[in-house]
Amino acid sequence: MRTAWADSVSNSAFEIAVSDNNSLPRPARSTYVPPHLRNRAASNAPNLSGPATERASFSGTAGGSRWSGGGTKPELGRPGQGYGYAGTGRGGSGGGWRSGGWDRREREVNPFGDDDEADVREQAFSEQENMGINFDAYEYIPVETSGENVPPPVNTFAEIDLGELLNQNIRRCKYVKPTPVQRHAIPIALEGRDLMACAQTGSGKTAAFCFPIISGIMREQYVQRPRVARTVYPLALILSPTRELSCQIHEEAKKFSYQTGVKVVVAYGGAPINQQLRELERGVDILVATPGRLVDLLERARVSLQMIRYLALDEADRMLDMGFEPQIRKIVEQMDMPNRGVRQTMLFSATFPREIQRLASDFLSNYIFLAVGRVGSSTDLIVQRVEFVLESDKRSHLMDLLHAQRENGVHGKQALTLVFVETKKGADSLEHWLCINGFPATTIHGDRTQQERELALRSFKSGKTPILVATDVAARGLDIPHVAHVVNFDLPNDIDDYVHRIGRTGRAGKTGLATAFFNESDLSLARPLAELMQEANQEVPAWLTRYASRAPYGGNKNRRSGGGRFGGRDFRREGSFSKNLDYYGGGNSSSAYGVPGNYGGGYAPEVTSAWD
Ligand SMILES: Nc1ncnc2c1ncn2[C@@H]1O[C@H](COP(=O)(O)OP(=O)(O)OP(=O)(O)O)[C@@H](O)[C@H]1O
Repeated sequence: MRTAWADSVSNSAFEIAVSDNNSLPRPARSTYVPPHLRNRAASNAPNLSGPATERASFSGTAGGSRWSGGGTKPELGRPGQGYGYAGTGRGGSGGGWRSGGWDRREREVNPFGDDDEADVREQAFSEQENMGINFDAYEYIPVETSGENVPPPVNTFAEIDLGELLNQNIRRCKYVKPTPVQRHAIPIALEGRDLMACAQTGSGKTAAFCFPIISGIMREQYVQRPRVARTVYPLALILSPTRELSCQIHEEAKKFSYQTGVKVVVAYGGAPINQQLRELERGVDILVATPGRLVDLLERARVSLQMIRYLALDEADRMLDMGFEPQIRKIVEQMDMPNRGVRQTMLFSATFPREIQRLASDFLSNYIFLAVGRVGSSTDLIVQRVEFVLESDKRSHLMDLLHAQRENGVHGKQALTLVFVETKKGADSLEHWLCINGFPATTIHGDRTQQERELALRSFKSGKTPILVATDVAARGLDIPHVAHVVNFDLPNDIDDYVHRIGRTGRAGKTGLATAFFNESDLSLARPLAELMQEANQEVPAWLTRYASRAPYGGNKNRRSGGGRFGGRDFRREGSFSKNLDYYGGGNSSSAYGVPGNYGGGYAPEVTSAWD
């Protein structure tokens, strides 16, 4: 059953709940003022009073309501286990919100460009547009959860007590109702549980981890942080593998936290560190960072992780693969970050090979595994085509595609094309060739300066250069509107990389097209590619099926243990068929994967693919 955000809770009910929040008696507090708020007029900071140390107020009774407060286990200090305020959790009557009293709010640039706040406050949920997002596309998405005491999903944002200021920003973003991953992940995260979440590209994972973090920090109300000269103590850390993705998460998180008093700062390599240090010194609640720059800041003792309550790894499988794992271990295990079980850890990706799941479990405590959609698979919203193209014909073939696209105008004026190649040199040379042949193109790869990378991305996004030739640096996470076509000029070695690459189109319910050039150098990808396409209900060319039947199973360097498709199940449950499944429109206790008797490409749940 589809329920709009607006449908389940009437405006008036919601407003009453909000005003109840405001009238809740607040605990008496002393007069601690956080360092970044000192020297400000007292009248500007009505809610600054807080206990000398709020750590104690975090200590709810273990296992109790997250609003229960008054607990007696100060060592827990975990979000989700009581914040020292009375309230009822979901339903909008919880108290303890940071009410936006920080005068920092007044200096914030409005990222939405809607300056009439009253309008946003009064906007009825039902009056919002959904920006053309096709929510029907998500209606029957299969969902698998495992772990102890999994909190139930919600259908609407109104059912979740995120706080009115955050709700206002959600309205401003024109998010009418939560996407499937948000429906499940947000309640889990708000309960303070650790989470390993897999959901398809473009399905709203960023908000799924940002909302609970921002909401949690809003509740925490001026936690006292150590005062050490020039060292800052963020409460949340969000790590991502690329500079551009960190910037994007920062932009998103700034929108979500606008006027909440929660300060988000980004730190990434290739950009001047001094500027980032200055920004950090102005105060930071949520630090979004790439691992290399963070290690630098930690070694300079400019950032301490001692107060981290929330750790989120976006593109978590990439963060834990062989390239990044040592740095992540250093950050999480060898610096001053609170241990797992004390901090809350959330891992998100569209792909999660089981070998990486196993590694990731080192960072998690009693976690919930959530898989929304066929994990590691692509969304059906992307039409996938594979064409057999000899190496020597690739350029002319690309040219044909681009000409046809231009002539047909199929994707409209603003359509952008993202072309993936394997090497940096290959990217430069293809870009040059496209430009001299009348196709405005730019390129992004690791040999370009950060300034050049950012310029290229801006120029692509604006449509000035509607073709971007990229290496895998642009494969993950980037949310660029109007990418109508992704071309895998060179296929990657790893099927998961293919999934992320094509996921740059067909986002947030919109459709997209992905074309891959395949030849005999891609044989190891034949089976996983054919299987993936079949799972996503795509037409698999007969020649690819023939290659697939001859080829050994390859295409994923991380799937060392072989076996199940795409690491798409909780590795803790391997060999077990007992599942806790549901699907949209079907209630909470379905026994099948969305379409009864079907697992994606037509396999009954207990029947494994011929290629397993
Ligand atoms: N509830 C919602 N309603 C409408 N749009 C949404 C909602 N949640 C997220 N979006 C939009 O969907 C798009 C994709 O979201 P996001 O970038 O978080 O996807 P993702 O799952 O992280 O993708 P990837 O796996 O590629 O990183 C964004 O433009 C975002 O603003």
